[in-house]
Amino acid sequence: MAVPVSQVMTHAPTLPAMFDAPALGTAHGAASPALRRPVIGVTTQTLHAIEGIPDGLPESWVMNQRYFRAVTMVGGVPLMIPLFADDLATVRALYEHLDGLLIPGGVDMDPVNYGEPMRPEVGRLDAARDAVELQLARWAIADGMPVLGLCRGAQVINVACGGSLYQDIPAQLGTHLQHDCYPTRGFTRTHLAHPVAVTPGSRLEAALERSSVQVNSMHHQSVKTLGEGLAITAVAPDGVVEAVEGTGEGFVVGVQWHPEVFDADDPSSKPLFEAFVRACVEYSERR
Ligand SMILES: N[C@@H](CCC(=O)NCCCC(=O)O)C(=O)O
Repeated sequence: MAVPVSQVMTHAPTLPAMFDAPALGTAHGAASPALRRPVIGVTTQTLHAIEGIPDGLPESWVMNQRYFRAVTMVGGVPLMIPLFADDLATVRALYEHLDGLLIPGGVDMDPVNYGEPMRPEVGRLDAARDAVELQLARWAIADGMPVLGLCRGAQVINVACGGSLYQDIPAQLGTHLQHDCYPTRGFTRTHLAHPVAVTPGSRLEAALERSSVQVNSMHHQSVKTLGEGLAITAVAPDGVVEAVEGTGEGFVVGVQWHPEVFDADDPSSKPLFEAFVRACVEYSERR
């Protein structure tokens, strides 16, 4: 369910050209049909899944503002998805209003979701988020609704398609390339950790218009076995999977880096969100 631009323009003064306000009707002709901005579901995280949250705070669902701002930067309308893992009928009712799904970064997935016992290196978990994101990803992929996964989101796409994860890159892969460049380890979120090689002919290459890009990196897990219907479309110099995408018609793209933290002029950022929102517009017009 897209939102008429005419109802929201006062709150979104710098929309991209594709969402320009429709011309007003004149004495000589009728008004152009209103262009519509796609509604993009953005999943959330259980507040207390985050380290250091005081017990006294109420149970809450939260998400980093950057993800919502990235969506509005390219003309989308973000809709926060509450984690009603115990009420998937309500999640489904929300899903019916969406033109696209953005799955952000966050805590580790419980390995039970890909049928493995948990290693000691696995960090904090969020069972409600796992359940809701996996369900939403499966619905969206089945329906051809565009999905963009960022970091954990890319991992969710892979697991939703039946794939598995390395639970800890340092312990299981022994690479010397650092992927866990978190702010808690003294890195800025925009720290460019390493290059990635993008697969020629992939959706990702078409979006970024380049075959190599420098990326930031804030993760310790990565794709192990690839999910069904997915292809690997970017790798780090040490072979760690940096992006996956659907091999079918629908836009299903997951990247292991964090484009949302960059300003619009970064080559790994805005073009990806633009390609996603274009796919969401097309999807909303088709259904
Ligand atoms: N836990 C997974 C996914 C990592 C991830 O999504 N990191 C982003 C954290 C949120 C943030 O600080 O912005 C892994 O470690 O691989």
